[in-house]
Amino acid sequence: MVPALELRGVTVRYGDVLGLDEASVTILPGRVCGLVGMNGSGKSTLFKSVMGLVTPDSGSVAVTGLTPGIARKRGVVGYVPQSEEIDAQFPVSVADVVMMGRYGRMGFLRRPSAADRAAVAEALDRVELTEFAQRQIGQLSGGQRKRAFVARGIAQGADVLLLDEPFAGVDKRSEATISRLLRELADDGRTVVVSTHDLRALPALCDEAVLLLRRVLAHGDPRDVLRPEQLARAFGLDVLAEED
Ligand SMILES: Nc1ncnc2c1ncn2[C@@H]1O[C@H](COP(=O)(O)OP(=O)(O)OP(=O)(O)O)[C@@H](O)[C@H]1O
Repeated sequence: MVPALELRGVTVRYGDVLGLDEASVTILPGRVCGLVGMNGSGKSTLFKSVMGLVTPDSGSVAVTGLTPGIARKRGVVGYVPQSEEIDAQFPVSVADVVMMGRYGRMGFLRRPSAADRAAVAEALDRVELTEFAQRQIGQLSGGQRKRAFVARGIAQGADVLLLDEPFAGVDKRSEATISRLLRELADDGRTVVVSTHDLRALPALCDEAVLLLRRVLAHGDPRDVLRPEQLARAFGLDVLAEED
């Protein structure tokens, strides 16, 4: 089986700052994987390297066996970022935002086909935003807006979906809707990688977890990965353990 994601010894430097340090991780299709680590541990850098938005100084990244750049161009990988302040200011409707997920499939003129419209309607339905389809994106709550961006990823039909903190600052309904959706997507054979600070929710949400501190400290069953001694290493509470 071709892995959905395969990072081998990925190191990313921003000048003198290390974003990722020989990070290696393989994730198979149909899994929900939680990405856990303190601020600055490299979660966003890992996502950006999978999207081809940063180029590793060394190591390799493959997305369903493709290079990140090709995977992104083909719409194989989708990214739901932490926040999209700019989009929130744009005078675009919720349906327009979700339609952006279809742009990669459209011709130069970006004229939506019946199939594009159907995909948008289905994605809106799945995130329970059908009634808000024509509302301006800036007039949604934070949780609803997040669901709109998740819908854009669904409409895109990406095999690998990366979600950066989808639960940060969202209401209970959005949290429940997004959690249910991630499971449905994995059941459809897609792969979901989700960064989150909500450690309590991880075992119910994820099939596996990756604990990151610029390198991969642990990867496996969420209950094993989130053992107190592992968390102490990842969150810098035990300096000695980090130096091994
Ligand atoms: N564009 C950049 N220029 C310089 N340093 C950067 C840049 N982006 C990230 N870094 C640094 O790389 C390291 C990893 O950052 P990254 O944003 O990947 O962490 P993160 O785990 O996503 O953090 P958070 O939980 O706060 O979002 C940090 O030390 C950060 O300061």
